[in-house]
Amino acid sequence: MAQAAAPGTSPQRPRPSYMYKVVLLGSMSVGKSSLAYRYVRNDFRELLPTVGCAFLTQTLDLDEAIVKFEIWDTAGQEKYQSVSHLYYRDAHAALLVYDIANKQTLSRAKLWLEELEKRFLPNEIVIALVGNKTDLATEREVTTEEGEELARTKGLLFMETSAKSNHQVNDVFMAVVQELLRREEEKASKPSPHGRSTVDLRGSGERTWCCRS
Ligand SMILES: Nc1nc2c(ncn2[C@@H]2O[C@H](COP(=O)(O)OP(=O)(O)OP(=O)(O)O)[C@@H](O)[C@H]2O)c(=O)[nH]1
Repeated sequence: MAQAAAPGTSPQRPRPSYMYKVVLLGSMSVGKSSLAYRYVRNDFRELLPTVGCAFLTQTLDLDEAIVKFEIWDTAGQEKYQSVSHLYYRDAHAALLVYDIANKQTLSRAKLWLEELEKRFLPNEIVIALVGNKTDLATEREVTTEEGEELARTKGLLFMETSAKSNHQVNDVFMAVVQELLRREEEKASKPSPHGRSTVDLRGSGERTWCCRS
């Protein structure tokens, strides 16, 4: 495990620092950019089209660790799919996003899941299934139970969100970080030569968008 423990700022005890790459995957217009934007900027914009890939960072100062998320927001357009592996390569976590008001997007999320299952070892990456746009309740095409069932059978985290109304957006990222930290603890108790994580943080909380049209 490549854990670089850096001193934290807590007066009580030093805390480890971790950097995690989190990638957002899913069909076009399911709200990947909106979730990232809501999480990092706590804002919502009607138009956030992604060209190729955009990324931003968020640093969390938690009791147990300092965590820097590198959030990679990929474009859902078909034309970018042949290069998508370049974006999720080396990811520690993936959010598989679908739109609860568009059933086809859940099918696409299942295909993403198959692809990740081929590219990563079991438990190498934390995967969260995210049903976005819960504010569109009257247009719902995917029940909560369908999402839950898929997540349960595949061992994924699951949450429904609305980037628009800020429903459970923070909670998704917190669930992911808690699972990543739980796995760090597990790895620490039985070291493996294949474990990955972590780079020394001590950096700024810079938030960068790139490649955005
Ligand atoms: N009602 C509602 N609309 C949303 C929500 N999240 C995103 N949208 C809208 O859905 C559209 C697409 O949002 P994006 O965040 O650009 O979706 P994306 O998945 O990043 O799309 P690509 O970059 O094309 O892959 C925009 O019009 C958003 O305003 C939500 O929670 N509720």
